[in-house]
Amino acid sequence: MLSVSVRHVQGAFTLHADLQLDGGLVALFGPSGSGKTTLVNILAGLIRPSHGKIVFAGETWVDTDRKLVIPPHHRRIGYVFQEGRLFPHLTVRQNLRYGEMLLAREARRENLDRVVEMLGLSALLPRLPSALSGGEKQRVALGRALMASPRLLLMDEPLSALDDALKQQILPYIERIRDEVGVPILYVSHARDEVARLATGLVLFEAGRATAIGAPGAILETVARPMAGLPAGNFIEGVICRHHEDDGLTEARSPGGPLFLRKTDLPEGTRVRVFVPVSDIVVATGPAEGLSTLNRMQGPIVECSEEGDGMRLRVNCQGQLMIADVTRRSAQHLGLGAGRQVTLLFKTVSIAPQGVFHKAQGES
Ligand SMILES: Nc1ncnc2c1ncn2[C@@H]1O[C@H](COP(=O)(O)OP(=O)(O)OP(=O)(O)O)[C@@H](O)[C@H]1O
Repeated sequence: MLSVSVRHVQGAFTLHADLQLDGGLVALFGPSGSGKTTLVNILAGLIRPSHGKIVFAGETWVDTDRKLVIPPHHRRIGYVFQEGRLFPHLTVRQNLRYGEMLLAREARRENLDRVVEMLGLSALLPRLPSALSGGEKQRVALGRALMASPRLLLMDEPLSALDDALKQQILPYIERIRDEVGVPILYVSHARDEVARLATGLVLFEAGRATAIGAPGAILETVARPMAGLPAGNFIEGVICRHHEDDGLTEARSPGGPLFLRKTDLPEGTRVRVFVPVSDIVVATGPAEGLSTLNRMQGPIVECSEEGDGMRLRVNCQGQLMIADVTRRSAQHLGLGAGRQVTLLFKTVSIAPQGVFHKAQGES
């Protein structure tokens, strides 16, 4: 659907982007300065790449060899920025209408009532942006982008200016857009939890290059290298199978064995992805008896490598790849190395409630 092959030089930085993306919500994920915004601006037509070609749904947007560049308004892209950038003198209703005003009538596919309902905007319609909270402004910005009936939605860190509580309120709206609107979304973020929750596909960007493309769980799991400000951690896939009302636990089935979470409201059968920080995992080589930790996964170490002052283990727990860190002393004392069978233990409370994510529809 979207095929990108561009080089772009800006100052000392060079972007090399070679990507093929299909539908769903694809996260462009990576540290600050890796080139995510530059790529999005190239797609939006705000930056003309030094060299290359971009084709969307069979239509060539850029071909520098042929000196062809389609202007932004002919690409039919919705763009949501970090801060809403609403028109301050227009009401919410007028801001939303603005999105479609620029479109020829026959190109209008979106309907104001649907967008207002989907994003919970009805009470806000008569207000000016100055009377909206940061989260409300972002919801209106999402609505305005949708009202332009875009063929591609670009979202550049749309939640990064909001505090955690507001983020949690807006994430379900982005999930609805992803699941109900059917427009491909390219979503820039360096927030791991956001990406894990929203993305159906992921492109890892580092120093101007895509270094991994694929399923978010697998990439996030294996991106254990310390990246600017990101904790290393494990994403475990599971399905909610039981609520233990008596002791306040929810149980999920995962490839590595049962997973105990703090009680959630998620119905049985819900597919979840759970985040467990590497720093919260204890490694045992023998029977681990008399411990309070409920979560245990077993398997052989497949790789043991130096990581900072310590050692990083990759363990294959019945197909669930898990990463754990130990000190060199422990590694030596326990004789840890490839092939050694170990048990990984982590407490239910290591899985923060905000670390339990629904999986996207259609995500494998
Ligand atoms: N106009 C410019 N001229 C020269 N260098 C630039 C220009 N704009 C951005 N850069 C540099 O290009 C690199 C990529 O920037 P970009 O904004 O694309 O990164 P990013 O991954 O989106 O970062 P962040 O997550 O912090 O927004 C950075 O090193 C930045 O300093």
